[in-house]
Amino acid sequence: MLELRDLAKTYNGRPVLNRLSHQFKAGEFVAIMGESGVGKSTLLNLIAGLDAPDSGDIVIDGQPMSALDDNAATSLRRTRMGFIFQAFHVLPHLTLEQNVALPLLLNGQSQERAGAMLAAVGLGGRGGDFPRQLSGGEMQRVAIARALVHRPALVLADEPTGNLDPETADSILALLRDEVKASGASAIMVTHSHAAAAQADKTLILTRSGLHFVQDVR
Ligand SMILES: Nc1ncnc2c1ncn2[C@@H]1O[C@H](COP(=O)(O)OP(=O)(O)OP(=O)(O)O)[C@@H](O)[C@H]1O
Repeated sequence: MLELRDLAKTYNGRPVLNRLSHQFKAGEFVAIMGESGVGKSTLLNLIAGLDAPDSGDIVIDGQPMSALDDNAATSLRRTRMGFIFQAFHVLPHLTLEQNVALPLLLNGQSQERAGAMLAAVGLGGRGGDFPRQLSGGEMQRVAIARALVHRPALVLADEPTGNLDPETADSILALLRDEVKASGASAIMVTHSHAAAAQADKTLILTRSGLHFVQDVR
């Protein structure tokens, strides 16, 4: 469902991703680990369309993104992907329900599912609250609800529990895993946390030479 073909990205003359190729399987929850600065967030940003590769392609459902114009690529990502990124944090001036409904609104879909999604992440009845009334863990639950509300085929998460205490992080990750599995989506999660990676079906390590499968990184 997602394929990276010879993906290359250089910043200021310094290669970060060097002809990276990989095929992700549908329905799989993959963790990506690797040392700091190796390009994990860069890779996720390229898949999310927040940045463009220098060369190579990202193929989604057989469709090379390079063959699409900006509008078509944005539309495909908006309908097919869900994001749990700091860059798309919960918006402070919208209620929780409005935050969760945002992908539905952008896709012109009925916003009905937003309330059910909030309930699914344990925040039923709090749809009228504003983000400032939430704890960090609750905020991440809203982000998970928003990432999944429009039933995306692919969920991208960048350190989804980076700033949470270990117990809250565990429960958030279990929730993410359950929701991803219940919806049949694929997920790619970048993390430094072995405990977080343990919630994934498998872990890939990003190195200068590419993405490598490891049996057990714990
Ligand atoms: N917008 C940018 N402009 C210039 N350099 C960048 C930019 N984004 C990333 N880089 C550089 O690319 C390299 C990879 O960064 P990236 O954030 O992808 O690494 P990472 O593996 O996610 O690291 P970490 O685990 O520390 O978050 C780093 O050397 C970083 O300084």
